[in-house]
Amino acid sequence: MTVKDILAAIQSPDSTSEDFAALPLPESYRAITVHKDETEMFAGLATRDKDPRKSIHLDDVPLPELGPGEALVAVMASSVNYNSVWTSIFEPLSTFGFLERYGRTSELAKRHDLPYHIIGSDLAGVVLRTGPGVNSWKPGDEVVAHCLSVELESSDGHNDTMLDPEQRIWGFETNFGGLAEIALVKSNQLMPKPDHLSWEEAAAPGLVNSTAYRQLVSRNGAGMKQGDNVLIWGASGGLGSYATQFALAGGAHPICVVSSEQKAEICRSMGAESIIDRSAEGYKFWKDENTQDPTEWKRFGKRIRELTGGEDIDIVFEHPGRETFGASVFVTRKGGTITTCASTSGYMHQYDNRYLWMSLKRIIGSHFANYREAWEANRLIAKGKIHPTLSKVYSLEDTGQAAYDVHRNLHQGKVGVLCLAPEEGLGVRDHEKRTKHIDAINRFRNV
Ligand SMILES: C/C=C/C(=O)SCCNC(=O)CCNC(=O)[C@H](O)C(C)(C)COP(=O)(O)OP(=O)(O)OC[C@H]1O[C@@H](n2cnc3c(N)ncnc32)[C@H](O)[C@@H]1OP(=O)(O)O
Ligand SMILES: NC(=O)C1=CN([C@@H]2O[C@H](COP(=O)(O)OP(=O)(O)OC[C@H]3O[C@@H](n4cnc5c(N)ncnc54)[C@H](OP(=O)(O)O)[C@@H]3O)[C@@H](O)[C@H]2O)C=CC1
Repeated sequence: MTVKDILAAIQSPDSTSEDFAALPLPESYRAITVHKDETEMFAGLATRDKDPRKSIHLDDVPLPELGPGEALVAVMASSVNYNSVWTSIFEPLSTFGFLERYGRTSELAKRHDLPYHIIGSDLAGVVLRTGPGVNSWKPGDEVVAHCLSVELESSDGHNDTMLDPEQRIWGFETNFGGLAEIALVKSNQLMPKPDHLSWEEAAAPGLVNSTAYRQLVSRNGAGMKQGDNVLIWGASGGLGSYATQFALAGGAHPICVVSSEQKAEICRSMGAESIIDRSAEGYKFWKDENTQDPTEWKRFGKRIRELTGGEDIDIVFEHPGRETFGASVFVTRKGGTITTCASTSGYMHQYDNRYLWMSLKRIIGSHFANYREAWEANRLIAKGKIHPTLSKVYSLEDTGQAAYDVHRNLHQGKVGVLCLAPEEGLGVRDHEKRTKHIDAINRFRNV
C-alpha cells in the first residue's frame, strides 16, 4: 500500500467511508522536515541571511502510531506560515526544544520527540483513521485542521482553551505537521472543508484567518465594532489580508499599511480605501538601533488623521513588533487598543509609556485562537463572507523556496503547497457557490 492508493480513493467519486476505513495505511510517507543535527547550521548569520532552502528537507518518514482522540489525515494541500519560517531558521529557538518538552509529558507524547520535525500548521484533506474516543469524525470526511493542540487535563483551559498550560501549536510545537502527505492531529482540530474551495484554497486561510479573528473580532482580542478605525500592518500579508477582510465585513474602517503600490492595489481590490505605503512615504521610526524618532510617529499619525477625517486609531492590529510598536502605541486614540500576536522585526519592544497610561490605552496579547474561534472563522470562509488570499502554489518538493519567499517578504497573501493533490483546482464540491465568489477567491492569484 502506498499513498498513491489513498489518492486514488480520494479521487474516486464512489469511495465511501467504509472504503477509506478499509484502506491499508502505508508504513511511510513523504514529509517536510528540519533536522535536529542541523540546528546550528546558521550560527553567526544575520536573520535575513538564514536560508530555509538549506534547512528544509523532503524525507520519507514512518507513519506515527494513532492515539486516543486523534486522527490521521491524508493531506491534499497545506500552506506556508511564518512559524515554519521560524522553525527553518531555528529562531528565536530551535523547535526541537518544544518537542523534547512535549515528549516528557506522557508516554504517548514521546512520539513527538524525534531527531526530525515534520512542520506545517495548516491542512486540507481527508480523514483516514480515527483513534479511540473519536465520534464526531470518520474516515472519508473532507476536512481542514486548525493548529491548536491542547490536553485540557487542567482546569485552566476550560474557559478558553488557549489558556491550557499544555497548549501547543501543531506542526510548530508538536511533530507530524501538515506539510506532508499524511498528518497526525487531535480530532478537536478538525473542521469541515469549505465545499466551494479547492484543496489548496481551503488549506490557505486556517492559521492566519483564525488568528486574525481572535485578535481583531473576538472578545478575547480587540472586540472590533462598526465604525472602528483599525490600523492594519502588512495589510496584504498572511494575517493582514484576513484582518482587512474582517474590518471591511464588520463595518469598520481599515487603514492598511503596505510596502508597495502593488500591495496597495490588492488592498483596494478588497475594498479598502485608506492605504499607507510605508515605503513610498518613507517612515523611519528608528534613528538608530536604540533610538526612536517621535517626530516620525507624529508624521505617521498626521497621515492617519488625513485618512480618517481627523480621528485616531481605535485598534492597532500589530505583528511587526520592535520596528513599529512605538508608533502603534502613539497613534492609538485615548482608550484605544493595541493588539499584538507577534514580533517579526524583534521582540524587545520599546514605546513611550506616558502615551499608554495617560491616554488609558490597552495592549492585548493574542495568540492563535480557541476551537470555537477557529470554527467561527472557518464558518465565515465556508459561507463566502471571507475569502482565501492564496497567491501562489508550490509543490511539496519546493517548500523550501516557498518558505524562502515568505521569509524575504517576496510573497502576497498566502503561499500554498500541494501535498497529495497532483494539481491545483481539485476538490471543489459546490460549483454554484464558487461561481458566485470566484473573483474574490482569485483576487490574490498571480499578482
Ligand atoms: C499560530 C502561529 C503562531 C506564531 O507564528 S507565533 C511566532 C513564533 N513563535 C515564537 O517566536 C515563540 C517561540 N517561543 C519562545 O520564544 C518561548 O517558548 C517563550 C519565550 C515564549 C517561552 O520560553 P520558555 O522557555 O518556555 O519559558 P521561560 O520562561 O523562558 O523559561 C521557563 C523557565 O522559567 C520559569 N518561569 C516561568 N515563569 C516564571 C515566573 N513567573 N517566575 C519564575 N520563574 C518562572 C519556568 O518555571 C521554567 O523554569 P525551568 O527552566 O527551571 O523549568
Ligand atoms: N501568535 C500567533 O498566533 C500568530 C503569529 N504570527 C506571526 O505574525 C507574523 C506575521 O505573520 P504573517 O502575517 O503570516 O506574515 P507575512 O509575512 O505573510 O505578512 C506580514 C507582513 O507584515 C509586513 N511587515 C513585515 N515586516 C515589517 C516591518 N518591519 N514593518 C512593517 N511591516 C512589516 C509586511 O507587509 P508590507 O511589506 O506590505 O508592509 C509583511 O507582508 C509572523 O511573525 C508570524 O510568526 C502569525 C500567525 C499567528
